[in-house]
Amino acid sequence: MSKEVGSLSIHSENIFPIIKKWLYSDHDIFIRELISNGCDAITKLKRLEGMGEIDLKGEKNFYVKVLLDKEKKTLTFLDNGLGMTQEEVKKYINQIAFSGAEDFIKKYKDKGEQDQIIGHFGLGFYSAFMVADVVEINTLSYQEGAVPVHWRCEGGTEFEMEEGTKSSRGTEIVLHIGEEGEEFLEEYTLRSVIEKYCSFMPYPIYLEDVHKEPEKDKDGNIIIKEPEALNNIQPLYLKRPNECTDEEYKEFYRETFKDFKEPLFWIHLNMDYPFNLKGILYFPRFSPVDMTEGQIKLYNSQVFVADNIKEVIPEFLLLLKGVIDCPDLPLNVSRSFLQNDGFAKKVSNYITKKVADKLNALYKNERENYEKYWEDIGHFIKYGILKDDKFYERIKDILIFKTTDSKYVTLEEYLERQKDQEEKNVFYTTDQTQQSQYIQMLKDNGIESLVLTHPMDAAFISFLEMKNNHVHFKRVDSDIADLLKDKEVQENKEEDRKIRESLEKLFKKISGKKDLKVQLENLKAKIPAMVVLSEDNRRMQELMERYQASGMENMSIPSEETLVLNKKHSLVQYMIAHVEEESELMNLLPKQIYDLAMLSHKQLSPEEMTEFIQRSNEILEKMVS
Ligand SMILES: Nc1ncnc2c1ncn2[C@@H]1O[C@H](COP(=O)(O)OP(=O)(O)OP(=O)(O)O)[C@@H](O)[C@H]1O
Repeated sequence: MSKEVGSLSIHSENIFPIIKKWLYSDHDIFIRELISNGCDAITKLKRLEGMGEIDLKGEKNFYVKVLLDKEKKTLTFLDNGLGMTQEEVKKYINQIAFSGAEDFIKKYKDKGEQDQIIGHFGLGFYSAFMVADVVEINTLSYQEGAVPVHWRCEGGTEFEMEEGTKSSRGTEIVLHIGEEGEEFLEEYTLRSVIEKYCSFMPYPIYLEDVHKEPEKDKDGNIIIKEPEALNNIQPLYLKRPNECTDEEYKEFYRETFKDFKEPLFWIHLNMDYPFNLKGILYFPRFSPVDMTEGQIKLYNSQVFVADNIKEVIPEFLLLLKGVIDCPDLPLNVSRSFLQNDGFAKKVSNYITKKVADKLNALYKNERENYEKYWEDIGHFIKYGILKDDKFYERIKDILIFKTTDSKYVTLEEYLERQKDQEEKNVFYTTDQTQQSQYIQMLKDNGIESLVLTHPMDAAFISFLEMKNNHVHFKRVDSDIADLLKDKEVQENKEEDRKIRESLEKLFKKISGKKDLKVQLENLKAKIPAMVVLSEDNRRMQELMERYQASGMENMSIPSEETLVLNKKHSLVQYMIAHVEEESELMNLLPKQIYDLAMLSHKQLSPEEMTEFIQRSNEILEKMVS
């Protein structure tokens, strides 16, 4: 066979249904496409005036109107932009995927700015057929002596075009809504879709129900109302940060997110080079009742693209609320495309850097406020650290931890006292009430504990240990006996060994735990006993519990529990003296000591608690009798 070279041909009858059905995943997008075509038409007209090609004679009232006619089942998109000549309809509408916007930009590229024009692919208009059986265009170009054009298409590959009747400049697209689009004949639905996609578009957008009875006053006179635009044509993020007041930022937040709790603070993003990006990111107040996710709305030249696009906005920032407008991103955002897109990654890195910069500035210049915000932003920062190593590197020095005295310290500040030691211990509590005894004992020894009660803290601690391998986090009830030892008391190792063995036998029997270890120490604390755990073993157990909760098979790990008895305490001394004895007191005392030690360590089971209360009453009765 001889070699052949040629161009591929497209069979329009087959490709058209594909465009209609699968071009966009959401049907409501036709509203965005037609309104943004209207806005583009106005922008182009103004641009032509700016370039001295036409004179609009001071005309200022530009708009896009959406007219709803339920009786005729039509939706009309009307604009007073530049309109189209017959030639232009032929070129831009009849040729699918030929964009007049691209053509316009190319034609005038040396004469002015290129941004602001939204259209790109030359496909958006055809999204009308996702909901309409028939689409008509009535248009009149701005050009001198232009003839109005009427165009009609029934959704196949045939169209009709003739001279029209439109007498004012601009374009009217009439959609005869079919069965698939009936929901869009409801004013409420239309309004919410326009608000979703078009709330920051650059020209006023009006919605009118042509059959709506006008409002009348009590004398039956029609109340004339100024039509109200559904959009904000000058969203705050477009202004320069130094021109915005705090009140304006708060109001923009309330209006955009319908959240009436004030945000904590915000970051105004404003970048022109190497890419164009504007936006505002708000740090919302954290409410444990209202755990709703944040919301980051992505726009392209003031046209809404989608919420929470993970490829552009780092996942951990999705806990924030904000608006980001990036005209350089393609409007038809396909996520799989963005995933591998270097540009999307650059945008994402820039946003992460800006957030880290803001947090660093707050820490340096307003530490008091930063500490105040920590309750609200701490979980977000921890999540960010776990998700993004670069973010960790940027903010590792400004991570703060709440102490049991409600103060805040950095890891460096906490470890300051241990600076000469090779191994550094960070004590923390996961439950300030339950673990209060341990916290107090450490405090009596001059050791402060950090409060780490969030479910995410387990992972956070492990992460910090991995990054700082000389630092070890230890829960307050971990093996702390060494720290609390009274080193001044002389020890008799051999004698202690024997006593310890007999006490261990006794407590193993009482607790029913054959793995229980007993340690005999001279403690500085005024308690008879405490239970301590191996930190690693406890973490392992908790990990297994989490695995099991997520449906994995049972892999229980035996607990490494140690009962530390304080040799200096009179009750322990009594037990030591009577350990071999079978008396009423020796039946009650060790059990009570064991339960009390357990009680300040964790909750007793219902049976253990019942037994403990009964025994306590018995002891009290004995004291009285
Ligand atoms: N309301 C309008 N007024 C004037 N020209 C219009 C209007 N609507 C569409 N056009 C012309 O038809 C062209 C094709 O429109 P279409 O919506 O299909 O594509 P686009 O806007 O260029 O790109 P995209 O597919 O990204 O929306 C436009 O570029 C424009 O030249």
